[in-house]
Amino acid sequence: MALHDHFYALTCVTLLLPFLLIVGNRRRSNKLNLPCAGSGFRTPSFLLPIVSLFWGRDLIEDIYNKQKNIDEPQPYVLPGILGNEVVLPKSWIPWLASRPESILSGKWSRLQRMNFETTFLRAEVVTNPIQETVIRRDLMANLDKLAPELADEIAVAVDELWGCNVENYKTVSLQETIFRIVARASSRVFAGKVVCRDANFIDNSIRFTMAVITSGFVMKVIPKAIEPLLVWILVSYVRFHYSKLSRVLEPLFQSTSTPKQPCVDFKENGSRDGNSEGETAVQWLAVNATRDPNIDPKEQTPPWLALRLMTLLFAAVDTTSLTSINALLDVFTERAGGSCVPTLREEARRNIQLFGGRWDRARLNNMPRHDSMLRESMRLSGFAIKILQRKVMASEGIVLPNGTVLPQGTMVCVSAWGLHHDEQVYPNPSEFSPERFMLGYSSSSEERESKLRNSSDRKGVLLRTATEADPSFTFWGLGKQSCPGRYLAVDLIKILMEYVVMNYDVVPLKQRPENMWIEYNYVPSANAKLQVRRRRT
Ligand code: HEM
Repeated sequence: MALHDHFYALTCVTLLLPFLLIVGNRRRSNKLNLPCAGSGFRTPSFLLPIVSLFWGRDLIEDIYNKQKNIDEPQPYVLPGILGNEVVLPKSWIPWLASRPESILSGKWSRLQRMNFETTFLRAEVVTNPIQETVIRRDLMANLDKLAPELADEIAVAVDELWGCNVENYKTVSLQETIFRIVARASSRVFAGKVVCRDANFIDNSIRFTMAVITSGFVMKVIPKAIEPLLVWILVSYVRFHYSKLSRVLEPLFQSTSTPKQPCVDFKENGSRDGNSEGETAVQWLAVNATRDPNIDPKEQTPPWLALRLMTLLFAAVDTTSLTSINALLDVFTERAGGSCVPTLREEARRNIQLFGGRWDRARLNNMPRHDSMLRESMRLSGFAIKILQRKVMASEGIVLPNGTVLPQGTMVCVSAWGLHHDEQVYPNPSEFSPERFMLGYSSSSEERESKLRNSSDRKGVLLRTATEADPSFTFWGLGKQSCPGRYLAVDLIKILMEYVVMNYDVVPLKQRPENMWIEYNYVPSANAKLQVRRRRT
């Protein structure tokens, strides 16, 4: 099934939704004594979740504007097809981000919204995500060693998918190619070179990701009466895709029969597939599973380790692909202020002079224009409209800063869309200003250029890197529960962008294809294409 087919499937489900929701009549009433978005919409409240599917932007903007325009901002209920959420005002972001997971949990909010316990085949993999230690500890410690691997894989994958013809332009679908390029680069660092060069594995990993997302979504909206049958069908579909992946992943982990011992054995320099490029998440996961003496022995077996590895790929591919597509569309659309491609190219050229083919932290830190451009694209075109989504875990509920009490189980969030498009926070918020996050953004371009030329520490000319999270930029969440994978994602996208500007001519788009609103998600059009031609060296 082509990648697009999943979107058609999703569209069909979407068209059926009004029927399913009404028939299902699930408990969606606003039991909280709080004002609700869309109160002025003249739509019966039980239909608001359906309204959110098509007019999500109006509903979330309605709340943000109301919160902005009153002295004592208050929470509002936002109706949605996956359930209602309480949207907190932007001034409460630091408070929200500093609540511990035991009180307000991002993980349980995700599980409730996406049904991962069912769709990820083994609930413990998501309810007890021990693999996240691997991201926070091993991935972070090895980021610099991974950069050359990312660069190598991106170069090979882009050449293959975009071609090397220097004569004629080729039209490439961003969805078809960028998902594959990102899946390959991510698989390279998670599972090694042999796995990432397996085209079937890459296709299946993308299908698996889509199947998990689509199934979780469908399960949320189906009426109780047909749930058992439909869940069985959907899980079988996910299992079908996963069975192909597990045949590749499980042999990477070699088990022994002795419990409580390291069950995984590797060749000196890599996993059993012959990967000699260095460590991957295969090794990290296996060692991680031997650290806790009380760990369940099944956690050291290939089926469990392989599924845990798959959750890493799952977290990485969809998010990083959508963000890369947005960045490419933002960069390669004609703008009144002129294109940022020449300046990105100039920065890349300087780095090639300085570092040659070497990719390390010094080089990645020396890309202020790429950082600023990417942060700006994430601000303007980021796909997550609601952010800092949390579930109230405390049995006594939680008292909000204005004294309102929310009972256990309530879902809360803030509006990333409102915040990132607020003219009081970002002047000219609907403009793509690739240098917005550079020092002296408001000063003249000559002044800025001279600062750039004279600065020995190029990071010093950047106000904020692409990975930095703060209360006015919540793309990665904020606080202890913020995204731990963002450092890898940003490295990957910067390397990809540099490779594209240095090696391809791209015909600028007269108009950027509009992103689509699907409830509270803002995703790049599945039909977005670019015309590319290999540059002569
Ligand atoms: C552009 C790409 C990415 C985006 C936009 C993104 C975004 C996010 C967001 C918004 C959160 C929730 C934060 C919160 O609620 O405060 C999150 C959590 C998470 N992300 Fe990412 N992410 C990306 C890439 C990655 C990658 C590459 C990995 C893995 C290597 C990863 C692993 C995770 C994990 C494990 C969590 C859960 C953290 C926790 O619950 O404590 N992400 N991500």
